[in-house]
Amino acid sequence: MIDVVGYSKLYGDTVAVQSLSFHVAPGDVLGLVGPNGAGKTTTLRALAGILQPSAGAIRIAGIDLQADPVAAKAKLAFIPDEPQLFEYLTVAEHLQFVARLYGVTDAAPRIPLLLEELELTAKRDALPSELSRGMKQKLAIACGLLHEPRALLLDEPLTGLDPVGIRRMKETISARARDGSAVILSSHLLHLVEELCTRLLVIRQGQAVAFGTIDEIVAARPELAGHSLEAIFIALTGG
Ligand SMILES: Nc1ncnc2c1ncn2[C@@H]1O[C@H](COP(=O)(O)OP(=O)(O)OP(=O)(O)O)[C@@H](O)[C@H]1O
Repeated sequence: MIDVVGYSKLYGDTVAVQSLSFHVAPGDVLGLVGPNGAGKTTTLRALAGILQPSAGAIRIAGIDLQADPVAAKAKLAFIPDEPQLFEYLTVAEHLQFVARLYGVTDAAPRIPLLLEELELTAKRDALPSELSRGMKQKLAIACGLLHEPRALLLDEPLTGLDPVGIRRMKETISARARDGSAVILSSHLLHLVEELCTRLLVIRQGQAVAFGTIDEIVAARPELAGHSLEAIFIALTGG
């Protein structure tokens, strides 16, 4: 579903990501973890088609992102850590607008369901300036889910959410994976990663240092057996 082969990104002389290759299958939730500056956001932005790779190829649902960006982007949703909203559209208008952009034909019955799922029903006529930080995040996620993306890319999806919102967001992410989407989430919250993710990609200074299930990662580094994910993360990233 998401295929990355030899992806590299340079900013001038800075190597942000170097020769990254991985695959995320339908139903998988890949946790993208690494210290500050490791290259997580750079990788997600490349997968979303926002950044041109310096080298390598990315395919979303079998479509080459560079060869056919519009078709590939129609299959994905990228939810950045800072929600990007339209100042003069209400909550409901955001969803109606996104439905038109993506050609969602059954938006009318689905919009109220998404608003309910993301606890935004009472705010359907509110403008972004009238929403809290967490509500803006939920609206950005609702907009991303409306066209039922096959690849879901989330950068720190729980930022600003309250405990109930966190629980519901975890369920929202798991439900999309159960429905067959391939999910990548980047987060520093290792307990979230441990709970939600089927596999991990640990990167450090733009390079993969581990990839697989936690069991597979530990099998490759037997001295880490029995340690917490936090201890494993610190050992792998040289913290
Ligand atoms: N627009 C840019 N111009 C130049 N260098 C950049 C740019 N964006 C990111 N970088 C550099 O690329 C590297 C990777 O940054 P990136 O934002 O991908 O890291 P990250 O893993 O998402 O970090 P964090 O956990 O702090 O969000 C860093 O060295 C960063 O300084």
